[in-house]
Amino acid sequence: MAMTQPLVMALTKGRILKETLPLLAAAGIEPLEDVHSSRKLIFETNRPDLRLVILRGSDVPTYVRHGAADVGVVGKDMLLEFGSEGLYEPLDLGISRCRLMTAGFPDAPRSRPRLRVASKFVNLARRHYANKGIQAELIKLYGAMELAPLMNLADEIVDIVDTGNTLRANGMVPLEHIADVSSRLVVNKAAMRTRHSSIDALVKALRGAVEQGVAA
Ligand SMILES: Nc1ncnc2c1ncn2[C@@H]1O[C@H](COP(=O)(O)OP(=O)(O)OP(=O)(O)O)[C@@H](O)[C@H]1O
Ligand SMILES: O=P(O)(O)OC[C@H]1O[C@H](OP(=O)(O)OP(=O)(O)O)[C@H](O)[C@@H]1O
Repeated sequence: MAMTQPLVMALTKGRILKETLPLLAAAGIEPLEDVHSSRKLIFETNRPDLRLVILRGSDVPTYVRHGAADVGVVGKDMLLEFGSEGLYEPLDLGISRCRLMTAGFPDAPRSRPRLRVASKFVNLARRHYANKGIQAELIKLYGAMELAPLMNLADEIVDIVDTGNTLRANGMVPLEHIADVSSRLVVNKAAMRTRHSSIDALVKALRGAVEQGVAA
């Protein structure tokens, strides 16, 4: 009989990865090599039925949606920006908590007919301003959003806020709360049917790790 393919789990590199590994360990899953020091992108684990791939957060929903990965760990901000089509979101992992906010200079007048907003989250930002009935021109950036108002590229930004230190250091303040963010386990909808028992066991093991407060 042919061997079943291992489940593929797509992890978000960077700060989410650091907080995901202890949850995986508590769920009995350990990569066979050090994921931080290796240049590899695919990692075998102590479980022959589970393989890890390590991606940018913005690519995780794409891999899982297309079934190239069966499950993934990704920030809610990425799901709000790129959509959850084709994905189930069965578990809030409670890690990498932060907020999506609009931000700008305190007391800046909204004097232009169209507010200029810089963000890497242009889709969710456009929805936010449209819901408030504010005409906004979205300017796509890939990082250092805080620079845009300082250089008069934009009037406001939409960005992640945690401690508020980055905004403060650049003379800005958080303005409107858009959404609370934490990392989520996502599952390809077709895989949830075809590989139900393995995925269900994985979700339960990770839920146990979250409930134990491993990441706290
Ligand atoms: N300051 C923060 N505190 C807590 N969580 C955060 C913070 N900033 C980002 N996150 C979460 O971590 C995820 C990855 O953020 P990080 O800053 O590591 O990636 P990035 O380098 O900006 O991503 P990319 O390279 O894909 O643009 C975000 O999608 C968000 O869910
Ligand atoms: O409110 P704070 O605690 O200051 O956190 C917010 C900052 O964190 C993130 O940047 P990150 O530290 O990941 O830097 P990078 O996106 O430039 O890598 C985000 O893009 C904000 O700039």
